[in-house]
Amino acid sequence: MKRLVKTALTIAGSDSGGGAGIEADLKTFTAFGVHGLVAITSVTAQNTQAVTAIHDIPPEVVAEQIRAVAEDIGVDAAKTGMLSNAEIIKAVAKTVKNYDFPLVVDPVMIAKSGAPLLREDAVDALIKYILPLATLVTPNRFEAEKLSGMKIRSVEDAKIVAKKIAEETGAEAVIVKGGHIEGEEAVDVLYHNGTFREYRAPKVEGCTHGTGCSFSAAITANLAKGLGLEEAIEVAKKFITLGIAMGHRIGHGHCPVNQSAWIEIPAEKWRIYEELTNAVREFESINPVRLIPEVGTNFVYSLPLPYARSTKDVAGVKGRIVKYGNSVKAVGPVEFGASDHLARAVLTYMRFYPEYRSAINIRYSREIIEEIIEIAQERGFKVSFYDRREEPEEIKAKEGATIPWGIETAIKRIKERPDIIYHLGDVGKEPMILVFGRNPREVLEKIKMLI
Ligand SMILES: Nc1ncnc2c1ncn2[C@@H]1O[C@H](COP(=O)(O)OP(=O)(O)OP(=O)(O)O)[C@@H](O)[C@H]1O
Ligand SMILES: Cc1ncc(CO)c(N)n1
Repeated sequence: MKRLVKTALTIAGSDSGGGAGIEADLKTFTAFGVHGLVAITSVTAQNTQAVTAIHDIPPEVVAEQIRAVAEDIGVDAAKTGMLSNAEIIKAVAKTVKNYDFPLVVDPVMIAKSGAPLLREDAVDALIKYILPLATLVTPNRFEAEKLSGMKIRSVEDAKIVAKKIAEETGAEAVIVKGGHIEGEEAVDVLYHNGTFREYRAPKVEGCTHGTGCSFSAAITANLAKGLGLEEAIEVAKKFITLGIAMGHRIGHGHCPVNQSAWIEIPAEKWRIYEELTNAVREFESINPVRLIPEVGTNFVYSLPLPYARSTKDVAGVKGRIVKYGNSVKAVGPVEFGASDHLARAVLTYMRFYPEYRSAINIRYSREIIEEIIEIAQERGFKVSFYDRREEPEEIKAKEGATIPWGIETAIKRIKERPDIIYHLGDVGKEPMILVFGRNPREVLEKIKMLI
C-alpha cells in the first residue's frame, strides 16, 4: 500500500535537555506532520548551560540505523546534525550514498554553551565526505568561517562565503545563517543555482538553544513534503522566528526553541473559536436581557500562556453582544482581537491565574450585585471590586493602564482568587461586573446561576 505520511530522517546526537539535536529534530518533524526517523550518532549529557558528557555510538551502529529505516520504511528527506568524529562521518557518507533522498547537512561544530560537538580533526572529513552529498549545507557564522577559512562580518561577506563553500565542496546549495551576525535583522544568505537569495526576519528576544537544529529540521521536513528548496527555507524561517519568540523559559542557561508553537497556536485558536462560538450561542438562547449593559457585553477567551501576549491573542465577539428588542444578540462573529477592554482584563487576570482565560462583562446595578453577593456566599464564590476614583494620577495619565491597575487592585484586595470583579464607574464610565472562568463554559455556569 502507498505510504500516505511523509518521513524524514535525522542523523544526529541526542541532547538530554531536549532543546537541540535529535530531540529538536523530532519535535520539528512532528510540527510539520512528518513521521520522524532517527539514527543516533552520539549521546550527550546536556542541559541549557553545558555539555557534561559525550558518548559516541559505534559507526557501524549508526550506519545500521540508517539502513534499517531506509530499507523498510523509506526516507523522503534526511538531515545530519552532530556527527562527532571522522569514523561516524565516513560511515554516514558511505551509507546515505546508497539512497537518493535529499540531504540537509547542518555542520554542527559547537553547542550554544560553547562545548565542541565535532572533533577538530573531523572537520576535514566533513568537508571531504559529507558536504559533496549535500542538497543544502546550513552553517552558522562560525561554522561558515571554519569551512571557508574566511571571516564574516556582514551579509555581503556571507554571500562570498556561501558561494565559496558551494564551489569548493560540491554541495548543491549553501545557506549561511545570520543569527550571529550583527544587525537588527537575522539575515540568512542562500547560494543556489548560481544565484543568491536573502531570508530576513526581525531579531527577536527569546530562546535560542536548538535554533540551528530546528531550522535545518524544518527545511528537511518541508523537502520531505515535496516543497522546493527555496519554499522549504521560507517556511522554516517563519517557523524558527516563532519558535525563538515563544521559547520555553526553562533551565538557567540558554533556554530552548519552542517547536510546538507552530501547531499549538493555530490548533488552540480553532478550539477557542469553536468553544466561544458555542458559548455565545447559548448565552443568546438564555436571553439575559437585564444583564446587558448600555455599552454591550463581550465574552472573551484567550490563548494560553506563553502565547497570550496582546489583545490580538484573545478572541471576543465582534461588535459585542447587545439588546435587540426583547432579545440578546451577538452583533458579529467570534474573532481574535475583537475585544479591547475585556481582553486586557483577562490578560491581567492571567498574570495571577494563568488557567483562567475567559470572561464576560455584565450590567452593574445595586440589585444585581446584591444577588451576586448572596449567591457567592452560598456557593463559595469570591467577589472583589475596584474603585476608579482611587486610581493614581500617573495610571490615569497612561493610555490603557486603568484596567490592568483595576484588576490587579481587585485581586490583591481579597488575597484570594476573585470569580467576580466589579467597579462602580466614574464620570462617563459605566459601572460594570466582570465574571471570570477557566473557559467559556465555566463563565456561562456562573451566569446561569444569576438567571
Ligand atoms: N534572535 C534571533 N531572532 C530571529 N532569528 C534568529 C535569531 N537567532 C537566530 N535566528 C535564526 O535562526 C536560524 C538558526 O540560526 P543560528 O545562527 O542561530 O544557528 P546555530 O548557531 O547553528 O544554532 P545552534 O547551534 O544553537 O543550534 C537562522 O534562520 C537565524 O537567522
Ligand atoms: C546533540 C546536539 N546537537 C546539536 C547541538 C547544536 O546546538 C547541540 N547543542 N547538541
